[in-house]
Amino acid sequence: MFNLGKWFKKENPLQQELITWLSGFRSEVFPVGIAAEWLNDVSISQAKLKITLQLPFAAKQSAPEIAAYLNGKSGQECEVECRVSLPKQNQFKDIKHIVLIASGKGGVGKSTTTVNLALALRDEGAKVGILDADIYGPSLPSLLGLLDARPEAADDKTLLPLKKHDIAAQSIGFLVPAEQATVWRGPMASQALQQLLNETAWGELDYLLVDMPPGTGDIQLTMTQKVPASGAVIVTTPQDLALADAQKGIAMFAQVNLPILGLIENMSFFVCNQCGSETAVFGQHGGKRLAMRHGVPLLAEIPLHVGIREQGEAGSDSRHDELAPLYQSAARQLASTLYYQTHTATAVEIVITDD
Ligand SMILES: Nc1ncnc2c1ncn2[C@@H]1O[C@H](COP(=O)(O)OP(=O)(O)OP(=O)(O)O)[C@@H](O)[C@H]1O
Repeated sequence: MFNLGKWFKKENPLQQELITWLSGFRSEVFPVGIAAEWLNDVSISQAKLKITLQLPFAAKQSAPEIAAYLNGKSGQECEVECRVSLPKQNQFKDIKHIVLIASGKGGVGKSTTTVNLALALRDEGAKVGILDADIYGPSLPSLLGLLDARPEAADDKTLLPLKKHDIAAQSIGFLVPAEQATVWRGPMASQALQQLLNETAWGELDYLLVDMPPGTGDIQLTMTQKVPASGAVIVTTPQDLALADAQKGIAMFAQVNLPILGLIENMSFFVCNQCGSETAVFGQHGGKRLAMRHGVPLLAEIPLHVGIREQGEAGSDSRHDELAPLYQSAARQLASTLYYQTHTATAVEIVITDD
């Protein structure tokens, strides 16, 4: 039978061992382990050791992986619950991180990826918003099933964001007819972005994803400079043309010293729903090579999948079983990178000896 009482005797070193095991856990999301201060609670329920962790970034769904690791280490049955609470740090108003989602080339699935990343961050325990800054082709209203919705005024200066699937959303598409925005020139477009950001009562958000207009020209550069972002994610397809444009995107963000948090390769391959075979319609591993060349993480390789188009058309938040884990893993990596980018306190102990 389990002898769980031993965990809670003060003099028993097992409690300390739990902390040691957690600090030794390694994954892409926890590159330097799980810190002792994130251990929130330890209790026993139905002969199981229950551990609650309070994580400083959105990675709630890491719980089963951590539980399996602790099972192996302890030989006891362990259950892990992860809660998420980002440290106080306001990048802009009550928003903790603003992340630009960009693509060099149009039509690569940037808006679809933005919405799926937002849903995944929500499922990882974060408060999330999306700002659709794709002034020339706002697709957020349709991707969230909010085509006829209009934001309400919070007061005479600010608008309330719309809410769908527990995500706060603002888009030029809610405010201006599409044909009107498409004729805007650069300064008007970047001013519209600033206004949407400043004059929306976002409330408290952990992550605000900004769906940028495609391209790497002056408009995108000016927009990038006007938004207090923590970093950018670049979406590409494996086609040479898209990759060449994605490379221009990397260069553009480097020019303004904005960290690239990762690359997402969309439409990486097509899976036949009859025989299950994979076809690399647009070429193979281009995203991986580009990511390696620039030393940025490849957050995901998302297949060309009919479920993605159907989900987008329905404005739904239910993702196909095959696809959800890909977006979840990308979201956890993104959240982790943002955390370690601002908390780089990997203590290095220097010991001076007489030898
Ligand atoms: N992985 C995928 N599998 C199947 N269809 C996809 C996938 N990704 C995107 N799509 C579809 O491709 C079309 C274009 O996607 P989306 O609007 O997200 O691209 P975009 O890069 O934001 O475009 P734009 O440059 O015009 O802003 C949509 O119909 C979308 O449903």
